[in-house]
Parts: sequence; C-alpha cells; structure tokens
Amino acid sequence: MKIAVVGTGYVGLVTGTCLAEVGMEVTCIDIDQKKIDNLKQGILPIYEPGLEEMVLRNTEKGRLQFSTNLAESIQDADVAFIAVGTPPGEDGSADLKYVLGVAREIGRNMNNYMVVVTKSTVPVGTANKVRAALEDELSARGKAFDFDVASNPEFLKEGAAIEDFLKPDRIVIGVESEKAEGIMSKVYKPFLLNGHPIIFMDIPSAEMTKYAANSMLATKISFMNDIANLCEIMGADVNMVRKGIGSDARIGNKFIYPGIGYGGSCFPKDVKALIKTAADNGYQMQILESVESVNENQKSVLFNKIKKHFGGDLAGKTFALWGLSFKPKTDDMREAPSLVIIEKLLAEGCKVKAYDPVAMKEAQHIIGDKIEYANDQNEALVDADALLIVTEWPEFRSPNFKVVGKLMRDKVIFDGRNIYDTKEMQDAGFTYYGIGVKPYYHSTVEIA
Ligand SMILES: NC(=O)c1ccc[n+]([C@@H]2O[C@H](COP(=O)([O-])OP(=O)(O)OC[C@H]3O[C@@H](n4cnc5c(N)ncnc54)[C@H](O)[C@@H]3O)[C@@H](O)[C@H]2O)c1
Ligand SMILES: O=c1ccn([C@@H]2O[C@H](COP(=O)(O)OP(=O)(O)O[C@H]3O[C@H](CO)[C@@H](O)[C@H](O)[C@H]3O)[C@@H](O)[C@H]2O)c(=O)[nH]1
Repeated sequence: MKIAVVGTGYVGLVTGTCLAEVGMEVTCIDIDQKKIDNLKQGILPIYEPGLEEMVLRNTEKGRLQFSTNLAESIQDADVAFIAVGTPPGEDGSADLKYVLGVAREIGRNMNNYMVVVTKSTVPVGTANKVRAALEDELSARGKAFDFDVASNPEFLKEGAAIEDFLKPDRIVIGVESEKAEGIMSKVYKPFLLNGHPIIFMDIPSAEMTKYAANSMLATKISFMNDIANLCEIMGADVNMVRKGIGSDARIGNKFIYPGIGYGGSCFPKDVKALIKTAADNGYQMQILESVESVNENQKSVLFNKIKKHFGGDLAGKTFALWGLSFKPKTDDMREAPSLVIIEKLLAEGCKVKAYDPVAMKEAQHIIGDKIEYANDQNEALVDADALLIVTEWPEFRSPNFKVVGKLMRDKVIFDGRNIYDTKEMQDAGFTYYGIGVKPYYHSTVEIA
C-alpha cells in the first residue's frame, strides 16, 4: 500500500514509521524544511524510545521517505493521514487551521481516489469540514474525483509510542463507505495479529471517542489527586488507598497515581476542547470543569509544601529539580508541571538547578538561562536546600541517598511523584514530603 502522512510530529512520525515497518510504502510530509532535511539524514526532531533505529532501518530499506512536497507525495497514495497539530485556541476550542489547510492542499493536488484520514485529535464535525475543503478545491479545479474521508484517532502515549502503535489495545476508525472500511482494514491488518480489535463506527462517534478517552483518563487522575489531598488531611495514605481501590476490576489499577497534575500536549488541551464543544452546543461538562480546576491547583501542591516547610520565606534558597519533561521517556515540555513550579520558585527569588535525562535542550528553549542546568543528577544537588522530584525517570528511583544527603545543604525531599518510601527516607535522615502519603509509613510504590 502507498501511504502519505502529513505532519512529522510525535503522531505523524510514529505512524509513518510503524506503517513502513510492516512493509508499506510511506512518505512523511512536513512544511518544516529543516525537520525534513534532518530526517533525511536520520536526525529526529523528537526523543521517543526506539524510534530513531526504526526510522533508520526503514529509510535504508527505501520504504520510508521524507518530503516537503505534498503535491508529489500524495500521487497514487491509497491513504493520506492528516497528523498535524490541533492546538488550543484562546477560547479553549481546537484550532483546525492546520488540519483544514492540509485538506485544502490535498484537494488542490490529488489525482486519484484516496481515503483522507484525520489522525489528529479533532472535534465532532471536523471530517465534514475536511470533506467540504476537499470538494471545494476539486471543484475549483473542475475535477470530480471520488474520495472518502475517515477518522482514525490516535491513542499512543509519548515515551511508549512505538509499543502503543504496534500493539494497540484497539484501533478506532470512523468511516462512511464500505470501500474506505476495506482499505483501512488492509492498513491495520498487520497490527492485529495478536487479536486486538479494529472498532469500525460512524465518523462523529470516532471523533468523540478520542476526547472521551482522554477526558476519562484525566478524570481518573484529578479524582486521585483530590483523594490524595484529602488523605493528607485525614491521616490516610494514598498509596494504600490506591492499591485498595485499584484491585477492584471495575475500577482498575491504571492511571490512578496522584502527583503534581497531568501535563503534556493532550490532556490539558483535549479536556478544554471538550468543555468548549459542549458549551458551544448548549451543554455544560460539569465533571470536566472540576477535573480542570483540580489539575490547576495540583500543580501548586508541591510549591505550597515547600513554602510551608521553609516558613514562608524562600528568597535566596536553592532547589535541585530532578525531571523537567511532563512525563518520563520524552523530551516533551508542553504543559509540563515543572514549568509552573519553576516559575513560582523564581518569583520567590530562589535559585533552581535542574537535571533531566533528555528534556534539558527543549527546556532551555522555553525557560532560557533563568535556571541552571546540571550535567547530571548529583551535580544538581550541590548546596541545595531541598530536592524536588518532578518527573519519575527510572534513574531517579534508587539513588545513593548517602551521596545525595552529603551533596545537599539540607536533607529535604519534596517528591511530586511518590517514588520513595516515607519510612526509608526518614530512617535515612531526610525530611520527606510526598503527595497524600503518611509520614513514617512503609508505602513503597510500584510505578505505573
Ligand atoms: N503527541 C501525542 O502523544 C499525541 C497522541 C495522540 C494524538 N495526538 C494528536 O495528534 C495531532 C498531532 O500531534 P503531535 O504531538 O504529533 O504534533 P506536533 O506539533 O509534534 O507535530 C505536528 C507537525 O505538523 C507539521 N505541520 C503543520 N502544518 C503542516 C502542513 N500544512 N503541512 C505539513 N506539515 C505540517 C508541523 O511542522 C509539525 O512537525 C494533534 O491533534 C494531537 O492532539 C497527539
Ligand atoms: O496515573 C497517572 C497517569 C498519568 N499521569 C500524568 O498524566 C499525564 C499524561 O500522561 P500519559 O497519558 O502517560 O501521556 P500522554 O503521552 O499525554 O498520553 C495521553 O495523551 C495522548 C494524546 O492524546 C493519548 O494518545 C494517550 O492515550 C494518553 O494516555 C502526565 O503528566 C502524567 O504524569 C498522572 O498524573 N497519573
């Protein structure tokens, strides 16, 4: 099959590469000339475990190509995936200008039947707008090709994107013709050998499924953050409560880890967009409004603990920060809780020394030289008044605490991800604060 993927970000690049991996002939297209030049040389725009090797392998085999020329790349394609960004507009709605811009460009250049698939996260009704844009451009050219639109939302998680794409829990596809259903079945057949289903449905339901999935996951997290905060007040331990409820199969043990709020390029924007879609249509998403406000508050929880511990005055204090990215195994800094914490500490006149295994370059683009970037996790600790755990990278989970304590000015840890055992920390002479965990209590966590 011949596939065109428009947009070579986290979703487009992973989609294109994984489709090439199973033997398809794929061209990944982007308007960013530098990105494409780099990709042609095997230099990736993002960090995603395993992706670089896979890109190189498939490029060498000639199955994966990169181009800025959409017109040329979509000729004879069976399927064109649109995988460009849908950032939040000022009012929270998803901005569709990139998606519809690409649809128009496809319409201006297509010369054969194809299925035009939105892989970007888009609100209900977008496929109709994509179809209208294609028809408009075709009629402006005086052409009347047959084509189909489809919705195929993507569910990959950053840091585990390849695994998620190759072994999906499910593939959701919204179609409106048997022909499109047949072609999309062929595209995904290679991924279904281990029995995971393709769920075909109508297009609006597919579009809504993506927002409902992300909103449900964000709801679980905000709910647990609320429970964690209450545990602290009431003298319960949220790790125990999490295990207690997570063993009920109806609740499940995934995505119920409290922390310093969800971040990333998806949950914050998708929750906002669904609230806006509802409001535009005369409905109020009351649960999601609370999910959002709990999340906003949660980003300040660690800072509030710090302020309380130091008696309100933080001026001149030095904080070591382990982790900058919004989650481990990615360099993505979009909506990272670290940004909120850093801003608050800097506003109080503190010095911040940060270390992240892969996100420091990206962080530097955003934060600049307002903070110090350490060469390794221990260097960040030198003369620190406290250590803040912001992202639960595996290498932070079991440091040599004797060394940690010696390097720091004061043995205080604020753990925004609950990766340490409170009792072990206190036995090692640290003052330890987690999120909703009980002081001097064995509540060792297994990480999600
Ligand atoms: N990041 C994720 O984990 C994830 C997961 C599932 C779904 N999504 C959704 O997928 C979509 C893409 O997200 P992303 O994180 O990959 O975005 P991204 O910002 O990383 O990448 C988007 C790419 O599209 C390119 N682009 C923009 N306009 C273009 C045009 N006219 N022609 C060609 N290329 C163009 C940009 O240069 C950029 O490289 C969004 O709707 C997002 O919500 C993202
Ligand atoms: O129990 C948990 C699980 C996650 N998080 C936080 O939630 C955010 C999102 O994490 P995760 O979902 O693992 O990463 P994303 O790459 O943002 O993936 C989400 O967003 C993607 C884009 O839409 C979807 O495709 C994925 O299915 C969906 O999980 C991060 O800040 C995590 O720290 C928690 O606080 N507690």
